[in-house]
Amino acid sequence: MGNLLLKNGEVLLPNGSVQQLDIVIENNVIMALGHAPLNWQGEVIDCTGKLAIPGFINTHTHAAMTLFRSYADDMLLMDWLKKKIWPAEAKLTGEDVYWGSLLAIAEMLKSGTTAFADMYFFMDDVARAVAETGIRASLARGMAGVAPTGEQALLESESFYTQFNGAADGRISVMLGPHAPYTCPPAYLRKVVAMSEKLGAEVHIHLSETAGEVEDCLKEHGKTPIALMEEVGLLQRGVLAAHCVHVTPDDIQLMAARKVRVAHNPGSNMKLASGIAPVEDMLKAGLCVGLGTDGASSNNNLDMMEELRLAALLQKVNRYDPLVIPAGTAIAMATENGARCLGFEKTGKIEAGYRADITLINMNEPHWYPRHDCSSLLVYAAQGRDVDTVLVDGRILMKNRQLTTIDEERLAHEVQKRAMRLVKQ
Ligand SMILES: CSC[C@H]1O[C@@H](n2cnc3c(O)ncnc32)[C@H](O)[C@@H]1O
Ligand SMILES: [Zn+2]
Repeated sequence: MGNLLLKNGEVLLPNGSVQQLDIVIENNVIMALGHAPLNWQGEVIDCTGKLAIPGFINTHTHAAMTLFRSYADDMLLMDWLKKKIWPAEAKLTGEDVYWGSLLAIAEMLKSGTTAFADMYFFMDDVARAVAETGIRASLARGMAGVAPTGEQALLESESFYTQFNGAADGRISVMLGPHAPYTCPPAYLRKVVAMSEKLGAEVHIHLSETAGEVEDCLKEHGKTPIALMEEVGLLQRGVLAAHCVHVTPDDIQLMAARKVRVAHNPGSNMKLASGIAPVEDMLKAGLCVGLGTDGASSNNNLDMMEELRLAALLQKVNRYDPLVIPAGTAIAMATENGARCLGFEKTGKIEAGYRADITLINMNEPHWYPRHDCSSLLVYAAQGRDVDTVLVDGRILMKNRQLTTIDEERLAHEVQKRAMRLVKQ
């Protein structure tokens, strides 16, 4: 990878301050912040009027569900899954998932996301989309513990892990993806734990998303979903838990003790009317909480800029307290916490020695003036469309809003055709 100089930009630093600095990138990595070397040999991007931030990290999505955007709205989670989504997903092919994932990646790059965590089917095809486009991802083959496909899913997860963990020059990592406690009974989850021990793989799972899930779990197992995961040995395996909306104070203590990382998805939780996660309590307990969009059929976009704002606003109105989740906390959740959630080392910050996963934001639109506080502007005023240029591992994946690795015209044609076939009765 060539050398690249990001010159004259405003840079959002890990301590939340913004300074005008040049960013020197060599071999995928941020080598230095400061003034450009006078004898610089390499490409230069003039970043005047741009804010450089660490690329957003979307900690929970189902990328190919872009194919079901606007297909099933205004429903509760279980109705949405059972009546609309699962029947349509039964018709998916690997090529559908490839094109749906490509659409998701295009949308994520265009709104400043440089890495995402995915749980879905046909994961070889998701990995192909990730490898081709240059984005970074943590991928999990979704598993439901019903016979006979549950056993098949376990086998596929193992071979997917063996083949793809560390693939695409290290941009792909792999987790195991049991869907949820209500689709994976304890005996099945114990098999997932055993596989996780054998492979050294961590686990990505939906937990405590709705009040109904927790009620059913208490009735069936006498325990909350979090306590049940502890009993089957899952929490000890390194867990990325999506949602955690209906967690008790005891659940939070247990999650903190087991260092569970949480993917908070405010947009999806609001749209499916699932509830409001106790984010402040989880952060206070020392949990690592990142931000996610969930799939594009329950959000209905993959714009982390929107998720930042929702995360901050939802917690404030819930507690009648404007001090809850200030702008800096929301940004940290979408960047450095996200990197920790997915186990991506040396990403999530603009700092010497970190990977060059950087988003450049155009600050020349009216809503970026006056500039009292760039963090405030980013959370409370910015839009996904302000993203101008995106780098992953120092490679330019979008410049002046033109994607460099994706043909958007062909993409639009393919996804429209495939989405129509999938929902035809
Ligand atoms: C087994 S692959 C993933 C599986 O999860 C479904 N899904 C999408 N969004 C949610 C959500 O918010 N809660 C639970 N399950 C969800 C998706 O449709 C796939 O079937
Ligand atoms: Zn989900």
